[in-house]
Amino acid sequence: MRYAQLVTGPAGSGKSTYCNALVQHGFNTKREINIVNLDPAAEYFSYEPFIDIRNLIHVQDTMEDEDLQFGPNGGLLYCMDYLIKNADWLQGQLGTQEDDYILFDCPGQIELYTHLTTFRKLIALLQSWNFNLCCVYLLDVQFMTDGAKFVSGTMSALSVMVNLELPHVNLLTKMDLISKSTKKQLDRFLEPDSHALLGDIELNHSWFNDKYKRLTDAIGQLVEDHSLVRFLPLNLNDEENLSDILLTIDNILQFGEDQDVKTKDYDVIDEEND
Ligand SMILES: Nc1nc2c(ncn2[C@@H]2O[C@H](COP(=O)(O)OP(=O)(O)OP(=O)(O)O)[C@@H](O)[C@H]2O)c(=O)[nH]1
Ligand SMILES: [Mg+2]
Repeated sequence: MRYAQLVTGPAGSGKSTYCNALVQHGFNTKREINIVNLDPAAEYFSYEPFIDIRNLIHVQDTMEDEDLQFGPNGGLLYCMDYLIKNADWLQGQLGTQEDDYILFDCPGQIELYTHLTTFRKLIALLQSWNFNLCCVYLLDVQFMTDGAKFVSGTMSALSVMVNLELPHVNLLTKMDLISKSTKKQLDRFLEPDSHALLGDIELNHSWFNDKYKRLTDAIGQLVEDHSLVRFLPLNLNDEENLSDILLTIDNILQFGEDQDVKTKDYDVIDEEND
């Protein structure tokens, strides 16, 4: 088995920064984690990608090509389809190393995750190459700081979950940028089974016209009643926080469980021999 996180989220939500931080954390804890850059428009990296889609195709190629003449967004979608059509390239680059742990640093065009099929195809390919996958969806906490925004961010996470059908973890990034009082308010939203979210919409958004308010209430209630979406705060300056998040994702990926199973087998044999 091999293991991978698909690091997704809107433009600028902190995907590449998170990937880099995990690799550094891996370095500190003697654990090898590699990054695959899947963003054909990336220009600058704070990390050295293990594999880089830009060696296959660069978004600039699709914009300058006389026949294609794409703009940046159409060009990106073309590049992702090109990657799927040339999956052999990616398969060759990934090799067949057992127990590899990979972060796929994905592009920030949200439509790739919410309704297009390109990523579903990529996921099916990776699974056929023996990857256990987890989707990690990053959202900038600054867009989650009041009830209405929180519901909207929650819906975006939900639509990615429904479209990709993968085990899923939501992370709130840039926690260091919000004030203490905002953080307090956020804590109320993050607490399971609290009705803070609904209360907040009631109090602060009386200007909402009735119909929208009822809709937002209903969505908030649905998400809360069914525990559909949870967010974990990500704090890059806190090694313990990174370690907790990595452990949560490892458990979802069943990373390390094979080793446990092997040890358990030995235990059973030992007991039988006793
Ligand atoms: N203060 C702070 N800044 C952050 C954090 N994470 C990311 N940033 C900054 O936010 C900006 C965008 O971060 P990236 O990691 O490039 O975001 P991305 O999701 O990879 O962006 P795209 O690939 O363009 O979609 C950069 O200037 C980062 O330095 C964080 O936790 N705290
Ligand atoms: Mg990036």
